[in-house]
Order: sequence, then structure tokens, then C-alpha cells
Amino acid sequence: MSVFFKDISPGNPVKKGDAEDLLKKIGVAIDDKDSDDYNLLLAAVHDCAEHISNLPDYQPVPDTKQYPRENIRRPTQEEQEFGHAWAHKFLIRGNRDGGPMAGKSATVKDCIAVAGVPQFYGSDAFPAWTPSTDATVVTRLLDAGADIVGTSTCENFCNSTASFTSAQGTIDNPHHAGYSAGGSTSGGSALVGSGMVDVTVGTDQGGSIRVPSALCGCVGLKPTHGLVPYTGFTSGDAVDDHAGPITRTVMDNAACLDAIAGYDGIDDRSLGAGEHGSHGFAEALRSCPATGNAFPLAGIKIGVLKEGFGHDAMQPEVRDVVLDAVRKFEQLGASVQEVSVPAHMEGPAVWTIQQRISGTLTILGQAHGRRGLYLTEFEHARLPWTTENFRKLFPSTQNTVINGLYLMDKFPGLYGKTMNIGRQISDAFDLALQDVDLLVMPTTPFVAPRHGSRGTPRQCFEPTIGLTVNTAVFNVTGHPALSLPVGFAPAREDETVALPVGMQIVGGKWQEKMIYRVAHEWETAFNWRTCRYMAKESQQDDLPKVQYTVEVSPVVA
Ligand SMILES: NC(=O)c1ccccc1
Repeated sequence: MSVFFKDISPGNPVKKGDAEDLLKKIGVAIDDKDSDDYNLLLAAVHDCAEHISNLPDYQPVPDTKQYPRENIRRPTQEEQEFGHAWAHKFLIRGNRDGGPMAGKSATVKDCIAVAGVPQFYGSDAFPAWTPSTDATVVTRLLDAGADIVGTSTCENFCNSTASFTSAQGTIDNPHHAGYSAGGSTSGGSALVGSGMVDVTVGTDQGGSIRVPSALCGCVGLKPTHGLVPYTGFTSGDAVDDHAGPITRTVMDNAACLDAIAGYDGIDDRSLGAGEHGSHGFAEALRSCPATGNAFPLAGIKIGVLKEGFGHDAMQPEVRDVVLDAVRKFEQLGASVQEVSVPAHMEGPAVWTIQQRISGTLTILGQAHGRRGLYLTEFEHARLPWTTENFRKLFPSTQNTVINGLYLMDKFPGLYGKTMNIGRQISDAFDLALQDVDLLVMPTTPFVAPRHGSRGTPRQCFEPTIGLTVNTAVFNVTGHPALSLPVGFAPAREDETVALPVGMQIVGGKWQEKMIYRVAHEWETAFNWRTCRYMAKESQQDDLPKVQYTVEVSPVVA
């Protein structure tokens, strides 16, 4: 083997005209007289690729001695919950020396590698693949004393916020069968919301931790981008990827984040995440001097994001339950004002372009540009795509690829501009967060919808239209955002059905402690399960207003 063109291997398949054929795909051609040279160089790179293909892979070795996996199985129908919430059941006992997660039961979403446990990724387009490594968070949960009792079902390629898109089946809302559990961390949120398990680690590229948390009545945190290493997770896209805890209480959430946060020496997204074990999120809540005082949030400034209430899809009852929850912050001593960040409204379009292009590259196996662990076994399991496999993807996943190919074809270079506008939105929120400590808004504009139908591709999208208007923008900006259950509102389809409402609390980057503090005080002072929507004569809006925008700076030539 030589990376030079001196001794090409005997079986090398590169032949005359190959370089020309490749360039035809982008509509250009090389000079005829250079053809032989370029084909020789192509043959050399082929040998180089063969050489790498034949090397053994290099992945972290799981500690199956200290953490053996017992009784790995696909649950029977009797063992299932909420339809299909479990992907696999098993038991891995955590460290018995006591730790922040001692005595807690946990699942991880079925896109997180657990060595020896087959992973579906919500799909049946390829056989379940079995990781040979443990994700960093798996090792850390076990070290922290949690028992991992299974993998919980995720939506198809984690690509929908509905809970009927997984090839493993539909997941029911734990508060009412027939309604969505949200997605894509659907199974885990149903199991946690119902009390079956204490914690699930989820992932969020556009709302997939926060949406199901809101719909199932869980506390779900999408941390600052990079705080939790993504090592051993199937990636949606390195820009959008966030991992975080879904729990029933803020305290449990903080304890889980303590267990899983911090750089692991592998994922370059986490280079700024600080040392593992150094954060003290739960400790900060336990030792919070204000807890128990009459006005524990005195001095805290909360901004009510005007644009977060202004969508077409906004359900008035959800708005009212969230505004009632906001007024409760005032009872705790916080000051509350309305804040306008017009750039928020650009979030859905910016997210869509960014996610379609990068999501397509990832689905096609073209992930690149990051230092980290690549799940090569998964790549082998699903690639190359065939028509037969592709058609088995849920329509939202197929649509991502169709959209991405279109955008790359018709709008070359748009990705870069999208990233720049995304940074502009981030700057606008940073500016607003200089004056207020936190921003609040409904996590989702409406409560759990009824399950959609798997009829036509269009029908498959129906239940989730508008669901991520307040969540996806913070995947673009990377700000931490937590969904806190704050009460119940009636189902859109049936006013006798009461479903959970989530309030999204957004903080400055790396300001998880501030989010946790405010959420913890709210949760300690009020019982969200008794906060029900009540029809009012009128909701009057008496909050002081401030508007934040960031000027677009002219491009200097
Ligand atoms: N994984 C996600 O957060 C997601 C949400 C909505 C659509 C696609 C992906």
C-alpha cells in the first residue's frame, strides 16, 4: 500500500475516465491532458481507503466486568408500558459505594450505546445494531450509583416530536391513552412521567427532550451545547445535538446532570464543559440559602418572552396556565417583565435549513468536521441506502433527506449564511439575558395532540405542526433550556381531558444553576398537579416591556 502513486496495488479498480465521471456529478471537467495523472492519484487514494478499511476500529472498551449486563431482552407485550415505551429491558447495577444517583433507576434513550444491547434508533430500515462500546453517560450513570434498567424507545431516527413514528410502535401519553407522549424521547418521558423509572437520559436536536417532557409532565433539561458529551450517541447533527436528563423533580435532574456533565477527553463539543464531577448542580440547590424564605427569588429578574406567546398555533389555555405560573414567580419575590426578542421568530426557518442540510449529511453517513467517537458499527448497519430500506423510514425522516438534497442543489452556500444568522439570534438572546436572568415561555404552544395517522406523508406531519416553535431555536443558539411542568390544560380535541403544560425556562450559556434554582423554588412552593386551567374573563397584560434586537452589521468588503 502506498499513499503515493508509485506502486498502486494489483487489484486496484480505478480506471480511465473515473475522475471525469466523478466531476460530472458537479457539472465540471478537467483538462484532457491531465486525465491520466488524476486517475493515477485516484487509484492511490483508493488504496489508502482500503488500508483504513482493513484496520481494526478504535472505540472505548466498556467495563462489563464491573458492570455486567443481566437478562437483555426485548420485552413481551405484558412487560411493555404505554404501548411500546421499552426498547430493551435489562439490568446493569450501578456502583454500590453510594453516589449522586444511588438508588435511582434509569433508562437511556434508544440512540445511546449500551455495549451488548441491540439498538433500533426507532427504525426497522436495517437490523438493530449492537454497540461494542458504552456511551460516556452510561459509564457515568453507573459510576454515580444509578441502576440502568433498559433502553427506552425513541422516534424514527429521533426525527419527530410525535410518538407514533417509531418502527417499534406508538407510545401513549401516561396521563391519557390515545394522546401523544411527544418525541423523540418518547418512551423515556412516558416511563418517567408515570413514575415507572426515575430518570431517562434523552437527546434533543429541536425539542426532543423538552417537548415530551412538557407533554408527559416531566422536568426535562436541554443543557448548554456541549455540557454533556455526546460520545456513544447516534448523532442527528453535531451543531444541534444535546443530551440531558428527564426526571420528575428538579433536584433529581440536577443530580443526574452532575453525574453526566463534563468533558470526557473524546467529544470536542464538550471541550468547554468543565471537569466531570466539578459542577455541583444538586449541591447548589441543597445549600441554596434562600430556600424556605418567604421570598426566595428576591433579586431575580425574569423576562417573559413576548414572541414565545405569539404563534398562530398557541392554545389560549396553555398561554393562561403559563402566565399563571409566571405570576407565581412574583409571589416568590422575583421581578417579572415582558421582553421582546424579534429574532426569536426567525428560529424555525433557520433551524429548518440548518437541520435539513446537516441532518441529510448525517443520515447519508457524511458526518464530518468533529473530533469525537464515530459509531462505525451503526454506519455499517445502515449504509448504503437502498430504495427498499429508504422507504421503511418514517416520512419525516425521508422528508429530511429530500429537503436537504434540494437545499444543497438549489441553494449552494446557504448553510453558511444560516449558521451566521443563527449566531445573530444567539447574540440577540445574549443581549436580552444581560438584563434579565432568565426568559420564560410555553415549552410547546399546545398540549399533547391525539396520535396522528400513518396514512399519507402529509397526515404523518399533522400532529406536530408548530410544536417546536419555542424549542428548536435554542438548539440553533445552544442556550440551556428546561421544561418545568406547571399545570394542566384541556386537550384541544376534548375539553374533559386534562393534559400537562410545560413552561420553558431559558438561561444564559452555562447558567444551568440559575435555571435550576428558579425551577426548584417554583416546584417547592407550588404543586403543579393541582394547577388547573380556569377560564377567566380576561387575561390582562400588565408587564413592563423592553425590546431587544441586534442590528445586522453591514458586511465590510
Ligand atoms: N431530535 C429532535 O429534537 C427533532 C425534533 C423535531 C424534528 C426533528 C428532530
